[in-house]
Parts: sequence; C-alpha cells; structure tokens
Amino acid sequence: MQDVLGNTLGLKPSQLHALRRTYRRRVDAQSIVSPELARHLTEVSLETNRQIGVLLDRKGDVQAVVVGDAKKLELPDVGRSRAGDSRLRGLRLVHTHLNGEPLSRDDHTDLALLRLDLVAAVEVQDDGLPGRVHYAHLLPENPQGAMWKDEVAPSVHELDYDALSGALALEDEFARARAIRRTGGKERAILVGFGGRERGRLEAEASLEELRELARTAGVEVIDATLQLRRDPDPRYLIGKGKLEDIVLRSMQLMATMIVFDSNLSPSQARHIAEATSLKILDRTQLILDIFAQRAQSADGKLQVELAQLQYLYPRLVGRDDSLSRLAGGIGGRGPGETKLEIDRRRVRDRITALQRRIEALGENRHLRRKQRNARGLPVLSIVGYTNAGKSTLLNALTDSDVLAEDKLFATLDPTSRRLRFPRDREVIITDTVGFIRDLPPDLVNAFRATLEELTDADLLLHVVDASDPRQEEQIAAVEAILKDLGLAEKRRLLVLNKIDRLPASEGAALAHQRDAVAVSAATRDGLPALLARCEKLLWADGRVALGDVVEARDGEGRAPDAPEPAPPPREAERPAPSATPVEGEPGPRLLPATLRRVS
Ligand SMILES: Nc1nc2c(ncn2[C@@H]2O[C@H](COP(=O)(O)OP(=O)(O)OP(=O)(O)O)[C@@H](O)[C@H]2O)c(=O)[nH]1
Ligand SMILES: [Mg+2]
Repeated sequence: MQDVLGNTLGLKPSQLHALRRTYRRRVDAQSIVSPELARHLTEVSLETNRQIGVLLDRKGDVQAVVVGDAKKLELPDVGRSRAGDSRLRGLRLVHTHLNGEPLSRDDHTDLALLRLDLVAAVEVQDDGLPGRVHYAHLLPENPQGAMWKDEVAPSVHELDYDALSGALALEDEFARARAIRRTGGKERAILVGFGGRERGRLEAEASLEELRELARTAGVEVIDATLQLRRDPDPRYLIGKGKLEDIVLRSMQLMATMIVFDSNLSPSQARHIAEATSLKILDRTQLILDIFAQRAQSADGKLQVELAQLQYLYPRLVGRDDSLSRLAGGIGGRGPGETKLEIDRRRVRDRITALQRRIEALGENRHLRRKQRNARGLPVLSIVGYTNAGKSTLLNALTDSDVLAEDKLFATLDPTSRRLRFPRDREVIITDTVGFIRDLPPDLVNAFRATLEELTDADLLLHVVDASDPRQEEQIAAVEAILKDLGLAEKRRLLVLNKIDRLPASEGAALAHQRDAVAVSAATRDGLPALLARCEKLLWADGRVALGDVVEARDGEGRAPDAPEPAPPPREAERPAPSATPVEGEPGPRLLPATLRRVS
C-alpha cells in the first residue's frame, strides 16, 4: 500500500491507518467524489484538524493521499506539467476545507499550473460530516479571459457535474484552439522586464521596449509584456515565485508558448524557472543570439554565432537533458548549422574548441583577403553604431549601393565593403559592420571579435547615431563601451547624427555643433557633402595618407602578388564624385540581388 504524503508528522497511528486505508477506496469515473469518500475525508480532517486531500485518476482510483495543515495543502510533485500539450493531467484533486472557505488562490494555481482535471474542496461541518462542495475546472479561451470556472454544490449528494466527460470535452477544446494557433506557426511570447536598485523604472521600461523590437526582429509574436520592479533580484526566480506564477498563469490564458526575460538569467535561475513551467524560457542574450543565428550568412558569421550559442549554453548544461531538448528547435534553439544542440557537455566542449580553431583559421584567410582587397593601401573608413541607427543606409547613400537596410535590429551581420571615391581621385574603402546593442552578450562580442577585427584596420570610425531616438545618449554610451572593450578606444572617430529628417529643421545642425558631429540624413542625403568633406579632412589633412605613397604610409606592405591589377581610376567626367565602385573582383552593386553581400 502506498504511503500517505505531506504533513503526517504527529498523527496518531490510528489516524495514519485510517488515511492509508483511503487508498482502497474508489469512486466511479464520472463523479467528482462519492458521499462515502467525502465523509471519510471530513471525519479524519476534523479529528486531525488538518486538510486531507486525494488525487483521483480518471478511473476513479486513489493515486495519492495528502495531508496538509488547517489552512492549506501542498501537493506532491505530480510530474512536470505538459503545458503546450492540449491534454490535462488526468487527475482531480478532492480535499477538505475546515473553515467553510471557498477555493483558495493556491487551489486555483494548482488547477492551472498542474493542469488538473478539476479541483474540489469539501467543507467540513462541525459534526464532521461533509457540507458544501466548491469546485473549479479550467476553461477554454474566452473573451473574458477567465481561466477557470468556480461552482458550488449545496452538498455531496447534489453534485451533478460529470468530471470525466467534462475533462475530455475540455481537452478537445484545447486541442482545437491549439491547432488554430499553430497555423500561425509563430512563437507567442510574454516579455518580462525587470527593474530594481541597479536599473530604475525608466531604464527598465526602455529596455523592455527594445526587447519588443528584438522579439519582432526574431519573428516572435509578443502577446503581453510586463515589468517587475523589485529591489533586488530573487536568486532563484529573478522576479520572485509569486510573480512567476502569475506570469505562468497568464501565459496559459493567452496560450503563450514562451517567456522572454529582458535580463539575463543565471544558469541557476534559468533552471529554477524552467522547472516551474514547461514553457520555453529565453533571456535577452539568447534572443539576440537567435537573431544572429537567423541572420548569419557567411561561413564566418555562422561559425561565430554557433560558438557564441554554445559558450552561453555550456554552463547551463546540467546533467539532465530536458532543458536541452526544449532548445532543440525554433526561437532560441536555432543553430546556424546542422548541429542540433542536443549533445552533452563533453561534445559541446569539443565543438567549442573545434569552432575556435576554425574561426582562427578563417581569420588568417580574412586577413590575407583584406590585404589583397586593399592592395593599394587605401584608407579604410568603418561605419559603427547602435543597431538600426542607419549604418547600412548611410553606406548605400554614400556609395550608391543597395546593401540590405531595414527597420529591424541586426539587419547587418557580415561586414560589407565598398569603394568610395572622393573628388580629386581620392579613394577609400568604406565598411559597414554589425550593429551594437546595450548589454551585448560578452560571448557574442568574443565570438565576433574576428569580424570586428576589421575595425582595427580602420583609419577612421564613423560612429552613426539615430538622432531621432530618445535613447540616443545611452546608445552612444553603449557603443563607446563596446569600442573600448575591443581595444578601439584610441581610434579616431567622427560622430554622425543620422535621421535628422525626423527632427525639426535646424535642430540637427545645432545638435551637431554642440557635439562636434556632422548632421546627416542618409535617407534624404541631406548633409552628405559636408560629411565627406569632414572625412576627407580627417583622412588627408595631416598628409599621412596621400595618394601614390599610401602603401608605405599605411603598413609597408605591397599588393599581394596574386591580387588583380586595380582598374585605373575613371576620369572625373565619367564618374561624378563622390561615387562608388565595388571592390575589385565584385560585379557592380546593382547587378547583385538585394541580399547581404560580402567582399572577399
Ligand atoms: N527617416 C530616416 N530613416 C532612416 C535614415 N537612415 C536609415 N533610416 C531607416 O532606419 C532603418 C535602419 O536602417 P539600417 O541602415 O538598416 O540600419 P543599420 O544601422 O544598418 O542597422 P543594423 O544593420 O540592423 O544594425 C531603416 O528602416 C532605414 O530606412 C534617415 O536618415 N532617416
Ligand atoms: Mg545594417
């Protein structure tokens, strides 16, 4: 015979014996509870002054007998909930309430989180007999957004709810609703922001807004967003257990398939939260990594993203593999290559080492290619800036190209280079790079170090800022911090305030003056001549880089022997300045499809 669970300490042997005998009882499959079982429970309950509960399966057999205290009953672990599944648990909870109280918050939470078929509370009367019965079952999605329905029966003899048919009908409804949702195919996410001592409300709100953009970029449908303010993060659940429960309940109501946290979760928080729900859990870093994985085009890019994902995942792998299997596909589980993430730690470690080697090797190639590409030792101008600032649009405007530019974060992953011709036959190579973002995951910075190496070759960095974004100050600071991280703090740079077409006239110029920047609109080309003049001055004013002796002046290296002969510069008349040609070996920009292209 199975054991009695829960708060059994201090029970008399006779009471324990009576409780054990409960396992022998059964009710018919349709009834919530039989009058006999109810009476047995209320009698023992009165005698022990504790709540007594049973979990009944769909055949009506007793699966567990649980003892609580006078006010509540804690259910044993009945296995992880299978939310996302349209089925219910196949168990109903029938327990006693000693003070005539209705179903409690805990009762409802258990009903929803454990996906029980039903929860019932039988009132214990003073004479030990069963009184009214309160019960609740889940509801299918409804316009009121109600999660469950509460009912009361005046006595156990007047219970006319068919528990079995009710549960089966509900499962049908859930399955239907899910099938409809699925046709959309998108993940449905609840976003959770977090603010506290370290990050105030305004900052947390702004960050949550940005997370929304990230989610949109990742192709996730955001169905709800909530901000939790709390002095200090909860070490286990970040936002605290109660709040997490609320969110999980809400996610069930809204049929969410994932919860995305705006803060990064520690490995232990990720584990605890994953244990509290079976929804997919993602944090900010994982979402960013996923976007990168979706967007990586080049061999380099794919390897770098995979490396970053594995490095992030590695400390989060703990013996059991179900946190892994939930990462097996879709948002957050997307590997850029064929590799599924369902591999154990050891293999992850081996893979990390192998990736690092390959990236290194590619890095050497890249270095060579760069040298060949720039055999003439042209000055290099690199565009950097916050994601979505308009870097690619600026490159396009300056060089008449059509590099992909769109209103999404991280449109650009792979560096793209073009030649940009100034008046007087002066030429530079201009490079577009991956956008930066605040709290850029360190693993990602590391992984992309190879790509960002290009920046170390730059003679001048154009730091592009979206001057119409209210968060531009933080964005500038975030970019500066990352540049410093990359050892580029000393690089010469020019601040370019973009999108001034969105500002009231003359405000752009005033801002630019204030910050010693150049105000432009890459969209309307406003301010571009001034920008070019400024660049020209910075690049050539000191005579360091002058056409003709650039090779020695730059790095003392001549053109690689197998590099193609650079085409003679076209005459001014043929090619109005400024204008661009793609770097040698590449067809003209207009001939290529409008996808990301790299110069190799
Ligand atoms: N109004 C206006 N919109 C602009 C301007 N420059 C760029 N945009 C828009 O801003 C959005 C982002 O532009 P991108 O050029 O893709 O930005 P990016 O900095 O390359 O972004 P990532 O590669 O994603 O980091 C696009 O929708 C552009 O059309 C501008 O001067 N004015
Ligand atoms: Mg871009």
